[in-house]
Amino acid sequence: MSTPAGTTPDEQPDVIETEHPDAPPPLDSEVAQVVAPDRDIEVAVGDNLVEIRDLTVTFGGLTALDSVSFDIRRGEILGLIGPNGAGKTTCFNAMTGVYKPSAGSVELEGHNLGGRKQHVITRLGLARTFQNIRLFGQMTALENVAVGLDARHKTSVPGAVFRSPRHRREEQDTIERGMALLEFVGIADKARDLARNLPYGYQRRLEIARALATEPKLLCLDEPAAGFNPAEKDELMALIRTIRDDGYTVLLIEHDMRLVMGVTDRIVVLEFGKKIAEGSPQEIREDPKVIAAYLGEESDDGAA
Ligand SMILES: Nc1ncnc2c1ncn2[C@@H]1O[C@H](COP(=O)(O)OP(=O)(O)OP(=O)(O)O)[C@@H](O)[C@H]1O
Repeated sequence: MSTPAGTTPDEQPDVIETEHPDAPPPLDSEVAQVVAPDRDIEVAVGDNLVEIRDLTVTFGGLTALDSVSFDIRRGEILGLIGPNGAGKTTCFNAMTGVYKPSAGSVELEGHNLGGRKQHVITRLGLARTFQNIRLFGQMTALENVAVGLDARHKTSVPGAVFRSPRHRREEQDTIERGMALLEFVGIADKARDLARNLPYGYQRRLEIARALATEPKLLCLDEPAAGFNPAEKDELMALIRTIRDDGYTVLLIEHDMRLVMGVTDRIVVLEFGKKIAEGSPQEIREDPKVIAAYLGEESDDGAA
């Protein structure tokens, strides 16, 4: 399980070293400990990977996201929570190119993502899963992951048609890395099964593997535990921690408070499109504004 995503077990490059050669020196261990307490700190965690400033999205007369600002720090699991309709998915969609922000900016390592095409945003290092699973049902699990891996390949069309040595190398690389990713998320035994025949929990894990295949700097998970039983939620928490510990940064929208409080390093809370709180799980749990925001929901789904 500890194999870095996208590598074979006997070829374990230092992922962070490779991806961020200009990363600043590590923070002092006390700060880093707060950002990622379970992580084996050997790289610069804690500096801002994403900076969201005054992000605003309007639909006709409705302001779904109202001048929201927060940072996502490298190496952390950041929870984005809030009652139904608070603007969480809208925020995700504005970050990932589904919606064009009406105002404000989202910067990933200095690149403004606002208004860019989704595939460009993926290439810049942001990958996501969806509330409603979106897999290619007629393709095998391995083929679904290969779709994400293929985005990184460089063979020309003639090279692919005539099966050039580079193309064959890339095909082999796809199979090895795809299998490593399926193993990483715990479903390697289902590699040859059609995605639509997989149990629900496996489909969710496959979505995560496919997102990881693009080698994202930020992985955004939109309610990954939806429809899970408590045991499956525990397994998912362990997987999200493993992903973080392997050097990824994670943004997590999730309704289940036990999961959110149990897995995140920090939390941002939205209500009616505005940010009402930001802090550690402990701070958020005790914040009167957050408690008040969730009181109305308690009778609906027990989220508070
Ligand atoms: N495409 C859209 N067109 C019009 N209104 C929208 C659209 N998407 C979202 N909204 C509205 O924007 C507000 C925020 O919705 P959003 O889905 O972002 O909230 P959420 O916090 O993700 O809610 P939930 O927890 O229920 O998924 C809601 O009032 C919603 O009805």
